[in-house]
Amino acid sequence: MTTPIKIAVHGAAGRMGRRVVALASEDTSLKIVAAIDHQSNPHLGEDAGVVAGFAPIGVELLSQWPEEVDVVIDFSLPEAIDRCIEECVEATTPLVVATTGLSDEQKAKLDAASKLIPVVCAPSMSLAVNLTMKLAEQVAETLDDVIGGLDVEIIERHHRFKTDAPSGTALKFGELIGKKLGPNTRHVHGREGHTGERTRSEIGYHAVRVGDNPGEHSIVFGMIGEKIELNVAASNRDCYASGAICAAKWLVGRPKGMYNMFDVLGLDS
Ligand SMILES: NC(=O)C1=CN([C@@H]2O[C@H](COP(=O)(O)OP(=O)(O)OC[C@H]3O[C@@H](n4cnc5c(N)ncnc54)[C@H](O)[C@@H]3O)[C@@H](O)[C@H]2O)C=CC1
Ligand SMILES: O=C(O)C1=N[C@H](C(=O)O)C[C@H](O)C1
Repeated sequence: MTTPIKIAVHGAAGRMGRRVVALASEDTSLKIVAAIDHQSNPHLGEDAGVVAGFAPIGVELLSQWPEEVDVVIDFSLPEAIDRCIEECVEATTPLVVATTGLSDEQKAKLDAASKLIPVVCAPSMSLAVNLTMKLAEQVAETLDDVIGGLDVEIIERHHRFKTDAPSGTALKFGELIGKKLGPNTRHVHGREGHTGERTRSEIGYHAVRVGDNPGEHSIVFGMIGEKIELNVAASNRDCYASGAICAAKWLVGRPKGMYNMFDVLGLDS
C-alpha cells in the first residue's frame, strides 16, 4: 500500500474548506494533517471533521501552520493569501490556490513563488467549467469575423455571501475570449444610463447575487439573426472541492512552476 499524501486545508472552516475536508477524509490516498483557519474563527480548537459536519478526523482546526505537509489546498480569502504563499515557499510545499479576487500584487507574488515551488492556480476547479472555457475559446475563434459582428456578454450568478465580483471564473472566460477577439477588446462591467449603442469590441460582465447559488455562468455570443449561449452550473460545491483534490494529487512530485486546471485535466493537449 502506498503512503497517503499529507494535505493541509487552508480556509478549512469556510464553505469550500469544509467540503474539501469532508471529501478528502473519505479518500484513502489522502491524509488530512492540518486544517487551518483565521485566529478569530469561532470553531478554532474543534475537530475539523466535525466542523465539516461529519465524523471526527482527529485534526483540530488551528490558525498555526503545520510542520510537514505534502501539499496545501487553499480556499480562503485574498487577505489570507500572502501568508499562505510565504508559508508554502518557506517549507517548499506545493500549493493549490482556488481563492479568487487576488490583487495584481498577489498574482505577481504567486508567480514569483512558482519559480520556487509547484503551484496550481485556477478560478474554477470544476471539470465542467474548464471544459466550457475550451468551448468558449473555440466559439470566439470561429465567430471573430462573423458578418454583422459578434457581441459577447458574460452573466454569472452566485450566492449572496460572495465577496468578489465579477467571479474569478467570469473574468477568466473574458480573458480567454478576449485573446481570441484581439487586443482592442474592452471589458465593460454592467451598463447604466445613456450608454450609446453597444460597440463590437466589448465583453460585458453582469454579476447576479442570489440566495445560496453555488455558481452559474452563461456566456452569450450574440450575432445578427441568431445567438449561441454556453451555460454551466454547479448543483453543489463538490465539483470545486473534488477538482481541487484532483489538482493536489496531480501536483505532488511535479517540478516547480505555475500550472492551471487545463494542465491538470489534460485539456490543452
Ligand atoms: N477555484 C474554485 O473552484 C472556487 C473558488 N472559490 C473561492 O474560494 C474562496 C473561498 O470561498 P468560500 O469557502 O465560499 O468562502 P468562506 O468565506 O466561506 O471561507 C473562507 C474561509 O477562510 C477563512 N480565513 C479568513 N482569513 C483567513 C486567514 N488569514 N487564514 C486562514 N483562513 C482564513 C475564513 O475564516 C473562512 O473560514 C473565495 O475566494 C471563492 O471565490 C470558491 C469556490 C470554488
Ligand atoms: O465564491 C464562490 O462560490 C465561487 N467562486 C469562484 C469564482 O469566483 O469564480 C468559483 C465558483 O464559481 C464559486
